[in-house]
Amino acid sequence: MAKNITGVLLVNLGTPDSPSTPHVRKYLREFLMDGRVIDIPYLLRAMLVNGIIAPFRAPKSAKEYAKLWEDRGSPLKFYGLDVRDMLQEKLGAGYKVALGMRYQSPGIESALEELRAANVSRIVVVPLFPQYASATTGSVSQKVNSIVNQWQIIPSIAHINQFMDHPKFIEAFAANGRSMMARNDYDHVVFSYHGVPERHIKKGSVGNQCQLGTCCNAFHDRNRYCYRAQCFYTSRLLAKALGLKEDEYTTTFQSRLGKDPWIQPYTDEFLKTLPSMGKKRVLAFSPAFIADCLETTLEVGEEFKEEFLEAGGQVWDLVPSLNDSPLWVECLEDLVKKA
Ligand SMILES: C=CC1=C(C)c2cc3[nH]c(cc4nc(cc5[nH]c(cc1n2)c(C)c5CCC(=O)O)C(CCC(=O)O)=C4C)c(C)c3C=C
Ligand SMILES: [Fe+2]
Ligand SMILES: [Fe+2]
Repeated sequence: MAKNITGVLLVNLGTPDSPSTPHVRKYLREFLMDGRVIDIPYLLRAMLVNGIIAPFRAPKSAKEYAKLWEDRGSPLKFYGLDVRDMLQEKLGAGYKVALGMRYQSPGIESALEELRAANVSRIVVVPLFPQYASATTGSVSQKVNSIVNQWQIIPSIAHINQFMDHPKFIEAFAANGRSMMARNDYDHVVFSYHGVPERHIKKGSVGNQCQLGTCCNAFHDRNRYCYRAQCFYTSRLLAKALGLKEDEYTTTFQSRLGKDPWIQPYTDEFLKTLPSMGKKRVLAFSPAFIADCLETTLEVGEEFKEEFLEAGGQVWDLVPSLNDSPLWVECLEDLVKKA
């Protein structure tokens, strides 16, 4: 009897091959030349990225990556490989799981080749971003389609494009938060998500309904792919799982790049207002990331902590990301089996 194997393609953003300046520059170039990330005309983007951002940012970012680097390399990559193996073990022989990075290595192309070599009958693509953004999930889907479109046989493909409300995703983060809360008293929780330029949200707004204000507090069929609304929704679910009241937590956005307005409130500005409101002990979550990376460990865990303490705060702790949490792997198993 013919054996049907389902291919599973896990895709994360990507990371430099090493924390050296040339590798970081190469990574930044590939990443920021993606028209879904910096959405301006090609020539302008090439001038901005190759002439300004990559040369000036690479040495600075390389120093940050060096602090993040472990014996096994970049956490985003080694946890990706661990989770790939754990998921393969759980799913068993009817599935072939591969990991690809949108930028740098291992690439999406080689991961798809692994699946093709295993003669998979269908592919489930799982971009490892809980909330949908054109710059991340959208870019992964576009890249996968562009590669597979060259194949003689195009298998059926299911794209998972968000899991920001999956009960096991929420519970895995809540469990990490609860173990911090059991050891320490906090007077406020900050859910800090990676930001995107406001323009990106406006471009994807159905019927131009998103005003980037309180409209994103409700979640419904017309804004189901609004990244900002999805982030607020994840926060509400996490707050419920943690038993937080509305005034005990805030959703904010970090990592802005350039001069254009990005979605607000900005984490770095908001955190400075907390001590004067009597909130000096903060627990921070980074629920837009499923593994520790530069944006969590260093930006939220170290830079924001320093700024918070300077502004009069006393405690700023970061909840570890999902990394190789068994509950997170169960979430992936469920997503794949239902796809
Ligand atoms: C969570 C999803 C992410 C969105 C949305 C996103 C958008 C986005 N990012 C940049 C610019 C940079 N991001 C950088 C790092 C980075 N970004 C994400 C995720 C999202 N980005 C991750 C997981 C990482 C960390 C990778 C790692 O190796 O640890 C960087 C590089 C780091 C630096 O130099 O500071 C840049 C630059 C833009 C412009 C953007 C726009 C939509
Ligand atoms: Fe980013
Ligand atoms: Fe919105």
